[in-house]
Amino acid sequence: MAEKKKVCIVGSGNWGSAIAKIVGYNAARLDIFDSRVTMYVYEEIINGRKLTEIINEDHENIKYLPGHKIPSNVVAIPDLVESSKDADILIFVVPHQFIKNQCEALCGKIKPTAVGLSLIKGFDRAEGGGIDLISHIIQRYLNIEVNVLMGANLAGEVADEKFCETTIGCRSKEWGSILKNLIETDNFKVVVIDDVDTVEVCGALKNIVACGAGFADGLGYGDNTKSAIIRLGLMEMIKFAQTFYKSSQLGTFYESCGVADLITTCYGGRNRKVSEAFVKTGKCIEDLEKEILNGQKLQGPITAEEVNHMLKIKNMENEFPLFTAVYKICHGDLKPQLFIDEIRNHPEHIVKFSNL
Ligand SMILES: NC(=O)C1=CN([C@@H]2O[C@H](COP(=O)(O)OP(=O)(O)OC[C@H]3O[C@@H](n4cnc5c(N)ncnc54)[C@H](O)[C@@H]3O)[C@@H](O)[C@H]2O)C=CC1
Ligand SMILES: O=C(CO)COP(=O)(O)O
Repeated sequence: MAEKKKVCIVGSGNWGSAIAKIVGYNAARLDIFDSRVTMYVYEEIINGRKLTEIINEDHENIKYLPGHKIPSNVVAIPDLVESSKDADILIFVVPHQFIKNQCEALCGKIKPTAVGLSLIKGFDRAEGGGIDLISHIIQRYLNIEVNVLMGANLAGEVADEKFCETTIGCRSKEWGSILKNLIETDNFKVVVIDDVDTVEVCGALKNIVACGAGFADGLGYGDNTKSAIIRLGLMEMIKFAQTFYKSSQLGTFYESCGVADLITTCYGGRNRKVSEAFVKTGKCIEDLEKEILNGQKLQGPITAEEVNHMLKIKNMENEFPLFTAVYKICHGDLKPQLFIDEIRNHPEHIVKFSNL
């Protein structure tokens, strides 16, 4: 009999803890997985106790996902290498600003046959200039296959077991079905596709659009405006994918990682919420992140900066007015009150007759 696959979750924030609930449940009931799931926890002291102790004794991440039990077969470990060294499947789910440091620490310390699944939404700077997808960065540091999971998945709702869907972008059929088994439940349905990069591009870019939706909410615009932002944002996402990831398929945008995640984040996400408060209070984004999110991290403003870095290099800022306006507002170069003016004459607003 083949050896049972060991799973490690690298990360224990809001989404990391919600996915631990699912992975712990599936690992305990499915024969192909070792029932003991390790979870790397960035240690902190909460009410005088270590977070790892709280998770291992009370089976709850009281800081990042309060009110939800994490299965007792999920073991919290504060040492990154210790938690990951025996794993056959590494699930990466940390805010993207921390992934490079963690990859450096893991380099040469994991099983060479391990396979990764990245749930991380964002980009980072590429070494030779431009930007890179997080899964590519992990792949390069650790020299393992890295697949991705992105979808309309607000962590709290997933943890509440409210029905939703997700998309796994997978590089091989064999791993596609193993990862589907590991992740799927009756209330968390998985579609596996092979357009891996586009799945990840969708997950990263929608956070920029969500900031735009939040600015519009803060400025008092209504649902029609928000729909326009979602649509223009979607068109920029597609254009970005088709420009920089040539094999990108349009159909991927119809999966949960595409339109669905865009909608859910523009209505219910943290990026939207903090961006709305940014307009209403005039406080800076870093302060609001601390004030509103209690240690959780925003991805939208940093992603807007990374994407802008790429667009500037390519002299393409004008072709992506929504992404560019969100970046400028987050960066303090544009007043949020001018946001709608920046997208009023969008390149999408043209006569679109077919040739027939
Ligand atoms: N929360 C959500 O609803 C969803 C989040 N995601 C994505 O999942 C990824 C992870 O997000 P969350 O789990 O929500 O994290 P989070 O936003 O809850 O971030 C907090 C986590 O960061 C850790 N942390 C703080 N400082 C650190 C440091 N210096 N080094 C290492 N770790 C540190 C904390 O210990 C905690 O585990 C992000 O890319 C996010 O976009 C994807 C889908 C849903
Ligand atoms: O990615 C998410 C939902 O799919 C969460 O978005 P926020 O980070 O804006 O909360």
